[in-house]
Amino acid sequence: MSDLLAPVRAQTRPDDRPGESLQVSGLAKSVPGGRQLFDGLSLSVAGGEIVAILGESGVGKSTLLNILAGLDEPDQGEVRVGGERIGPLDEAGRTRLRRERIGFVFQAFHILPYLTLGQNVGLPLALVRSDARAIGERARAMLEAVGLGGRAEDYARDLSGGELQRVAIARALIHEPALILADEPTGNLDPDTAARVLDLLAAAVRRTGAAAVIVTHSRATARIADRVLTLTASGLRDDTAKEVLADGR
Ligand SMILES: Nc1ncnc2c1ncn2[C@@H]1O[C@H](COP(=O)(O)OP(=O)(O)OP(=O)(O)O)[C@@H](O)[C@H]1O
Repeated sequence: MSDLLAPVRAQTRPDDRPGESLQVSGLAKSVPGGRQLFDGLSLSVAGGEIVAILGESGVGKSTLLNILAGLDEPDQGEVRVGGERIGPLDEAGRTRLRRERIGFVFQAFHILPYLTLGQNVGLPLALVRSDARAIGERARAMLEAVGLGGRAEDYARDLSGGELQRVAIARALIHEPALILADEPTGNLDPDTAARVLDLLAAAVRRTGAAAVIVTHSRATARIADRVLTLTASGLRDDTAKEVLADGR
């Protein structure tokens, strides 16, 4: 699989990857009603690094992920993706930044059922480039990399949950984003499929040099992370050592 990703890697923008692919500083957010979800939250994630964020339901994990994607506005603080500040960008600028620099693996997949797998995976590139033949080739290589080689012409509506999740990972990585944002990437998958999908995600992240932030309730997901952080009412706590001990790593 790694060899199949190599041609994709060769077409990335070499000047585009500063040491820290995600930098968050001094983030504050409260929800309507006044409850403060976080205040003074800072986080840096380097290219090729996977950070898992755990935390109780309602603590603000999805809100944080939405702020990192420029889909929600913090009350204070700054987010940089691939060195670019989200704050000053208008909607068009944020859309461009998401298309160019961020890959999403969200719970509902957002895989379009009436497009083929090749069209689904190629979509992030088709939004910013027009060479359909090259996009098709890269989409096929990405599908092969996630174990769906030869399926580019199949329709997404016919896939199982695990297959859809693999398509979502291929699509998230095809444009070599600086940042991967994943929300429960193994939600609804059986343990074996979940383990395979996670290993695939981890290998692809390392190979492409993206920074990855994975929000999850699952300790199995945290297993592939370099750092395990828990979001609490008083901020992000580094639980990596605890998770490593619990896992016997
Ligand atoms: N637009 C909004 N208006 C009011 N409250 C909101 C809004 N958005 C989020 N919240 C509240 O903010 C809190 C954090 O929500 P969020 O979805 O970020 O939590 P979470 O940690 O991702 O939870 P879960 O693990 O259950 O998905 C919740 O209490 C939620 O009800």
